[in-house]
This record gives sequence, structure tokens and C-alpha cells, in this order.
Amino acid sequence: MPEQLIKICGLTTPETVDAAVDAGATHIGLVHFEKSPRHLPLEDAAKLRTRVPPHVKVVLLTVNMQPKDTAEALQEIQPDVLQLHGRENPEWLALIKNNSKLEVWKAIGVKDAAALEKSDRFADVAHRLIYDAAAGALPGGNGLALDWRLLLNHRHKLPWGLAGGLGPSNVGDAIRYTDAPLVDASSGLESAPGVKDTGKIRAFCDAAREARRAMA
Ligand SMILES: O=C(O)c1ccccc1NCC(=O)[C@H](O)[C@H](O)COP(=O)(O)O
Repeated sequence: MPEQLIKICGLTTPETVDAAVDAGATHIGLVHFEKSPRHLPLEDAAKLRTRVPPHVKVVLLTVNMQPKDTAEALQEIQPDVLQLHGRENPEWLALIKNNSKLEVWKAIGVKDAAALEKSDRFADVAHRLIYDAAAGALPGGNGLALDWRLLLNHRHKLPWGLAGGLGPSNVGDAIRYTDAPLVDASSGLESAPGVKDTGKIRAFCDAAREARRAMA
């Protein structure tokens, strides 16, 4: 049975990082984007990063960040994965991929089938695509679901994950319906914008693993 990958995104405190690790998350996401309620200054992100054991991967999220600032963030935080969540183009991803050992993920806002097809242009330059709802008030973390039906007949050219509006009550359906190898949630695990609920983190991880187990 393949391991269900689970990313808990937008963690901002030691308690919630520990809760995600204890609940069995495989990835934790740290957002460095000032307009987000989940924004972490570099120094704070670097401190949280040190709490994460090696078997859990740290994903740094940035949005249209300049190369010099990106280099500084990578140096300070030392993530395992860089997730680009803005309008970054394939050339920009290629530059990062060819100049570092990092995994590079690209978030794709999926508003229709055309957006999904267009994501193929990242096939040679990303290690994984994260399919999310199209940008709302923020580029991500809006609690909006994409139309899962769009994923059903798509021929994935590289590893992928499903994000957007997931929480404990629908992640099982999402996995059963789309067979997503990775599920990613943020606002559905909060009691207020930017405030993660450790009970919801645990329930999300349990529900995701249970759905995968039942499909084996
Ligand atoms: O979470 C944010 O605030 C955020 C801000 C800017 C870019 C990306 C952001 N989050 C990206 C994520 O990976 C979220 O987990 C993903 O968009 C799903 O969010 P949600 O629908 O709230 O579960």
C-alpha cells in the first residue's frame, strides 16, 4: 500500500508543528508571504524548522519572490521543499531545480480543464504539482475547493497533490474520489484565520490515512 502523503500547511507555532508531527503528517508547510495570516518572518520560520524531525519534510511556501530574497530564505530556513504559489514560470523553476538539491513544487490554480492541461509545461522542471482552487483573496489558503471531477481523466505527468478546501470531514471523500497521493490542508484546520486547531490536525491525518487504508 503506498503511503498517503499528508501536508499540513500554514503552521505558525511550536505546539501546532509538534501536533502535526505527532499526528503523522509527512510534510509541514511554512508560509513566507506577508499578506497571509499565516506569514512567518524568516527568523521565526527557521526556529520552527528546527523542531521538525528528519522523517517529516519541511515545505517553504513563497509567492512571486525575487531570486535574491528566495536565496536568503532558503539559506535561513533550509527547507526540504520549495513550493512556489504565485505566477512563477517554468524558466524560474528550472533555475532553482538546476542550482539546488531542493525539491521544487508548483501550485496550480485549477479553475477549468485548460488550467490543468497547461500545468504540463512544468513537467520537466517541478518535482510535484499541487492542484489547488484558483486564487481568491490570497494565492492559497482560501478554503475553496477545486472541481475534483476535472482530475479524474487527467494523465498526470509527475507526482501531484490535492489542496483547496480540505478538512477532516471531506479528506476521505477526496482521496477515494481522486486517488490523490498527497493531500494538503490549511484553513480547514483552523479555529480562526492563521490559528490552527490541534484536534482538527489529528482528525485530518487520521481520516486521510484511514481512507487510503480502506482502498488498499
Ligand atoms: O495559506 C496561506 O495563507 C497561503 C498564502 C499564500 C500562498 C499560499 C498559501 N497557502 C498554500 C497552501 O499550501 C494551502 O495549504 C492550500 O492553498 C490549501 O489551502 P486551504 O484551502 O485553506 O486548505
